[in-house]
Formats: sequence, structure tokens, C-alpha cells
Amino acid sequence: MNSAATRSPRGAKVAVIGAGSWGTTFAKVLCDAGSDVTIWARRSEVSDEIQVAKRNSQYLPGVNLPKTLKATANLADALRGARLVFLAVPSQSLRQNLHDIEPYLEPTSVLVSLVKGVERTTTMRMSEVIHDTLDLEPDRIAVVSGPNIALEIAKEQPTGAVASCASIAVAQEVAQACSAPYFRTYVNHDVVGTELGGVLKNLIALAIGIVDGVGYGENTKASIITRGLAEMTEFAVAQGGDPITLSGLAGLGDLIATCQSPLSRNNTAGRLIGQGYSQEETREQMQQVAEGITSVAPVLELAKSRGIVMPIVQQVAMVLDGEMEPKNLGPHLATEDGIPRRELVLKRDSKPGWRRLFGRRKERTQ
Ligand SMILES: NC(=O)c1ccc[n+]([C@@H]2O[C@H](COP(=O)([O-])OP(=O)(O)OC[C@H]3O[C@@H](n4cnc5c(N)ncnc54)[C@H](O)[C@@H]3O)[C@@H](O)[C@H]2O)c1
Ligand SMILES: O=P(O)(O)OC[C@H](O)CO
Repeated sequence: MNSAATRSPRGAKVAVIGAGSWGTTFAKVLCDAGSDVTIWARRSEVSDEIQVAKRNSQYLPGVNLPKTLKATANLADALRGARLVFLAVPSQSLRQNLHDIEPYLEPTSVLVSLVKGVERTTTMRMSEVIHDTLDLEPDRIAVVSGPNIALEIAKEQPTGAVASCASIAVAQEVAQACSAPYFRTYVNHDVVGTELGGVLKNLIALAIGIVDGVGYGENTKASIITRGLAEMTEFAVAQGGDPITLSGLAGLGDLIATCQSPLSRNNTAGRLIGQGYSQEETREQMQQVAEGITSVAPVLELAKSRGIVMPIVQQVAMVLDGEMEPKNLGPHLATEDGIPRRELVLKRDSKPGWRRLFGRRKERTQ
């Protein structure tokens, strides 16, 4: 595809699927960037409130949404004519949502994941789930990720993000559609690294929340953030990601935001667990998605299959499962053999191009 042929004009029709805190905030960004936006909500009371009152009081209390934003609970209405379709539903429901939207997609629609989780049953990233479900070409699958706490952005506090697609022209089209005065979007073509940055920072934010709940101070947290970034980078590189991406907005940037913000749901969930609440009690107290909790097991499964050691994520899993006291979580635990290891060991994925992006489905079905 060439960029002139694919660039969405200002005012182009786009759709957002999911009207929780991020879907609604992202719809506002898209409106403020000049797109013609329709957001789809599962519940008609939510779409009615957005459509009529320009509010989403459950997820963004006190925020006025743009007058131009349209909302519906009807998928066909949301998707009609939409070149870009932004997906903002929980990771574990994405596959079902994709099946639901498939009949209404335009033949050239690009699907853009805003989701920061891994599918528990398959260990797939969201772009892999899109490919697996809809069999789209890589240049019709993109992701947007970065240090993006919804409520801050809904209040127009400035931030940045990265739009990533195998086709840099499509990444530019996506970035252009979501570049508002307070939201600057960069581009890259490292879908794997961009996507995994958003998944993995949630696991480190859980660890930060846990030690915060215990009452540990800044040295512990700085060590966890730094060693967490090393774990994130080793993991992402082994899956085919670029280490540079992990030091950018979608990696380090998002890690800092999520580990520092009391608004982060993953951080909050970790803090409750660190204070002694069980995983079940924490889930009950959380009114919103904390993707990290469901991503721990599939990430560790993938790490094991690639021979990657993730001591912090492993400890988070043990605390969640009640096998370790929160106060024992820390960056100080030795590896199994007790031998001090190097600070960063990058084992690159040797698969080239598309096999790195979406190779697992092909491998499975060949
Ligand atoms: N909130 C943020 O700051 C933020 C920022 C960046 C990315 N994200 C990511 O965006 C994704 C969505 O998170 P969110 O913050 O909007 O969550 P949320 O809890 O605020 O909202 C989730 C939305 O999904 C809907 N939903 C739940 N189950 C569904 C299903 N089976 N089918 C369709 N819709 C369903 C809910 O009704 C709700 O509207 C997550 O992967 C999250 O990691 C969130
Ligand atoms: O609230 P969290 O923990 O899901 O984090 C929100 C965003 O991913 C931060 O970029």
C-alpha cells in the first residue's frame, strides 16, 4: 500500500469498539484530532448517555465529551464506512467481539488494538488474535500503546503514544487520526515490541503495587522498575520485538506511568494484594479491568517456552496464588542456581518478518 492511497482524510469516519474508560477517552482524542467518530457500547444505557448527554458517568465521571461524538449499541451503525476500527474491550473478550463485528467490517478496514493483555487460553497477543480470527493481512492490523492513563488524557493532560503496524504508511495513517493537541502519536513498525510493552508493564505495576501495599520504599520500587524493564526487554526480544521499542513510550514510558500512578488499576490491584487482600477479594473491589492479573500465567508460559527467566513476574504469580508472602517479593531473590546473572541478556527470535508477527497460527495450522 502507498501512503497517499491509504491516508485517512481529516474528518474520516472511524469507530471505537468498547465504551469503558479507555474506549471513551480514545474516542474523545479521535474527535479532537478531527475524525468523525462513532463509539459502540455493549449496554444501551451507556451509549444513550454518551449520545445524548455527552457523558460517560460510570467510567469518566465529570468529563465532558465532544459534541461531535456519536454513540450506539448497534455494531452495524458503528462500523458503517469506518476505515479505522479501534478496539478497546478487555483482552479475554476480544476474540468474541471480533466474531461479532466481522459481518459489518468494511473490506479495507484497519483494526487497531488499544488492548494491553494476552489471551489466557492461547497466549496470543491481541494482534495475533485479530489475525487468527479474521485472517487479515498484516497491513490491516495495528496497535496504539503508550503512557496513557485514561482519566488524565480525558482531562487533556498532554502525553504521547506509539502507533505500530507492519506497514509504516498505515501506522502513519493511524497516528494522524489520533494526534490531538494534547496527544502526540509517534510511529514504528515493531508491533511485537509495542504490544508487549503494554502487556508487560502491567505485571511490573502489580509488583510495585504489592510492595507499596507492604510499605516498602523507593529503593525497592526503583529496583523493581529497573529489573522489570530488563525482564520486559528480554521477553519482548525473545518474541521478536526490538529492544529500542522497550526503551520508548510503549515500554519505559508506560512502565513509569503505570508504576507511579494511583489511578492505575494494575498498581491498585497490586496494592490491595500487598495489603493482604486475596486475589478474589481484589477482583471484587476492582470495578474495572486490571489486565495484568490475567496476563501473568500466559506470559510465564511463553517465557518458559523461550528459556527466559522472569523472577519478578514469577514472584507476582506466586503472591497472586498465595504461595509467597507479599513482603517477600523483591528484586533481590537469587536465580535457582544462586549464581549472580548478567544485568541484561538478549536472546533474539531468529524467525524473520511475518513469522515473528503472526507465525504461531501458521505453525499451528500447517
Ligand atoms: N483505562 C486506561 O487508562 C487504559 C489505557 C490504555 C489501554 N487500556 C486498555 O484498554 C482495554 C480496555 O480497558 P478499559 O480501561 O477501557 O476498561 P474498563 O474496565 O474501563 O472498560 C471495559 C469496557 O469493556 C466492556 N466489556 C466488558 N466485557 C465485555 C465484553 N465481553 N464484550 C464487550 N465489551 C465488554 C465494559 O462494559 C466496559 O465498557 C484494556 O486492555 C486496558 O489495558 C486502558
Ligand atoms: O490502569 P491500568 O493499570 O490498566 O493502566 C492504564 C494504561 O495502560 C496506562 O498506560
